[in-house]
Amino acid sequence: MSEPIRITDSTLRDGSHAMAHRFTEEQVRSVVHALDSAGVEVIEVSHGDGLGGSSFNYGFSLEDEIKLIGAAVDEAAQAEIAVLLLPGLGTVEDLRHAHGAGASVARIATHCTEADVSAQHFAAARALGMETVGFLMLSHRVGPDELAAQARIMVDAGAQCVYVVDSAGAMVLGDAQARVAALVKEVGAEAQVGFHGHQNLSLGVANSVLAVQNGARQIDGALCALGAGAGNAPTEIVAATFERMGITTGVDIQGVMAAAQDIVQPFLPRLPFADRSAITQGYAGVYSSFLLHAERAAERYGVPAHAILQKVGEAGYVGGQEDMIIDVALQLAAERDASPAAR
Ligand SMILES: CC[C@H](O)CC(=O)C(=O)O
Ligand SMILES: [Mn+2]
Repeated sequence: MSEPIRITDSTLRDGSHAMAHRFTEEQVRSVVHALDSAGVEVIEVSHGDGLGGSSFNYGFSLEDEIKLIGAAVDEAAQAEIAVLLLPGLGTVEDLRHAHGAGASVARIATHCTEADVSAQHFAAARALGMETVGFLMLSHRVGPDELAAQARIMVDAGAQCVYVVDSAGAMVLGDAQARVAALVKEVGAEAQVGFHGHQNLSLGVANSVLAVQNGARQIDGALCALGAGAGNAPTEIVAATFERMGITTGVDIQGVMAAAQDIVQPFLPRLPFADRSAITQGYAGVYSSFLLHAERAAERYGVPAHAILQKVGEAGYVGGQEDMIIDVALQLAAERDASPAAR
């Protein structure tokens, strides 16, 4: 039997992208109750883009997120409630409010080459007595050694775990393996390493298994895969797969399967699915959270969402550049209108 690993469920944070940030308090309470009863140790609750994400650029939340965090804390008998924070979007003040509402795990997320912007937030989280996790987003964009150097910056700043984050669901097996191994080598003596997978190329679960086999100790999932793009590695499948492999998670498989099917599935606007747009995100390395933005621009300007996402991937846009999706759609519409077939 190998060392136990910890599953963090992100249905109520990454899933917020897929829900267009429309979670209700009742949904939050029922999901937390089910996950907590099934023994999931950490449950992440925030706007999809983290604390302070509710805005014109990213999409407004239906409910105030501090209220939702408080409701989650209220429902959880044993689970810790985690929050995500992207420095620049969320502030130290937001973190204090979340901590005041009972959140105890701070997950600080930066682009994979910008770990240095997280130092102040790790210091604040540690001063509040929160557990700290670093999140290196779009980790496929840099090689293992460069990523490990960024993880080192986060650990030196106070991160107790650093995640390889496959935001685009672009990693194909060895990619995840090599990055996790490099982080374990660099920071493994002082911190844990985690992995956060997306299903755009349907490899989120396989990549999570490889991550654990290469030393990762924390793995993310979401019920019914509810997350950006084609969704996250499904918590219920990750937990069942790990149990079959003799990897202890402390999660009750029947409990998480019931949570997925009976609690989450009934309120889903659509099941996360690897359609042409989501596959393009994995193939072209595009942020999973760009999916709904691209679909809206596609509808508005009459161009295909997958074509927008392909161009966004070629341009290498990162989180925070959601407005460029409109530019790309306008460019495609102009090209279409200028083509001989349109005349
Ligand atoms: C925009 C934040 C993002 O959704 C964080 C995350 O889950 C990822 O990069 O995959
Ligand atoms: Mn994600």
